[in-house]
Amino acid sequence: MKNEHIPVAGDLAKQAKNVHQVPKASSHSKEIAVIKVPFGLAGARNGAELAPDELITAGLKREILSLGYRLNREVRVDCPSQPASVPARRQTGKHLNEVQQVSEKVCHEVSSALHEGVFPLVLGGDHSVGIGTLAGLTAYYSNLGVIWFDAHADLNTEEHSLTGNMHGMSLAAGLGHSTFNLSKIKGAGSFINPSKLVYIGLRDLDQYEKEQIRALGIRAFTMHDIDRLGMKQVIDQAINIAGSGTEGIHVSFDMDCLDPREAPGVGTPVPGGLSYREAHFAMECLALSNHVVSMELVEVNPLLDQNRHTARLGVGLIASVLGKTIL
Ligand SMILES: NC(=[NH2+])NCCC[C@H](N)C(=O)O
Ligand SMILES: [Mn+2]
Ligand SMILES: [Mn+2]
Repeated sequence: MKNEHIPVAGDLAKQAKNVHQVPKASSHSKEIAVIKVPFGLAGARNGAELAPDELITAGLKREILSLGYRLNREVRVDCPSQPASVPARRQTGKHLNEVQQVSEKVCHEVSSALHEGVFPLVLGGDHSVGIGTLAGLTAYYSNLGVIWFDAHADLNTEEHSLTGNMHGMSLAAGLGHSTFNLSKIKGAGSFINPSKLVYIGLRDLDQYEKEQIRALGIRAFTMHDIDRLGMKQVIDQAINIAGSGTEGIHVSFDMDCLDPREAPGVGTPVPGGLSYREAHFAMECLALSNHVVSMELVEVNPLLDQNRHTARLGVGLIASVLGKTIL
């Protein structure tokens, strides 16, 4: 069974602190591959390409090591910073060729890490980086759960997008609903299952995306649901949906799920988002679930940040997923 070799976030930290026995504990040491993807051409504005270095400067490696993980490797995916040509028509997705190139490299890095029993931690970049991450994950897992933290649904297709920005199309690619999708990426596996996908934090959807969420029956916890149910109910249900009957949960974390007062350094801020504690609590519950098999953190924009606040918050949230506790 693949599962026996899957590194699960939180395990090592918990073992070290002897908190409780871990159900899926593997005999392998807990190793992390930090996969930096400095790509920002598919976002709404420049700057996301600076985020991987900013997260490192904000203390990411120190946090990882102090939780008792080993940094197996730190890879920097070579990304185009200037478009090779004038952006294509909106209808084809701007910088499609660049997104495809980057996706193939990210796919390779993520699936190599998984095959070696190493936990992939992907640092974007804008959220189009998530296409390559999903490609690499599906190369290894055939039955994956996904929790997508985001103000946005990222379900647009080349035809339906109002902006042509491909960071708003990552999940359409992952589900196979856009022309550019996982099947176009060398090494990718099959599409993700919409019934094992859960959104948390939605509050800015295009009309087409609303229709898609309903048509596909995707479980979406909007900000309204978080207000009504509280984060505990929401994250418990999300873990249940994405985690039961799957080989594990991939956490895709778009920093704009947070309220812009907490995370000002993002390219597409939307008021009314998650609070600091709601986000941390969700990450802590994910760590306790022992189901998380990979994580990506995207859309930090250092050019728009204030005193590295958003980057530091991102590092803290990664630490929480990896098992950092208050006490
Ligand atoms: N990953 C993101 N921040 N996506 C924002 C997408 C915004 C808008 N729905 C669009 O398609 O352009
Ligand atoms: Mn997003
Ligand atoms: Mn977003």
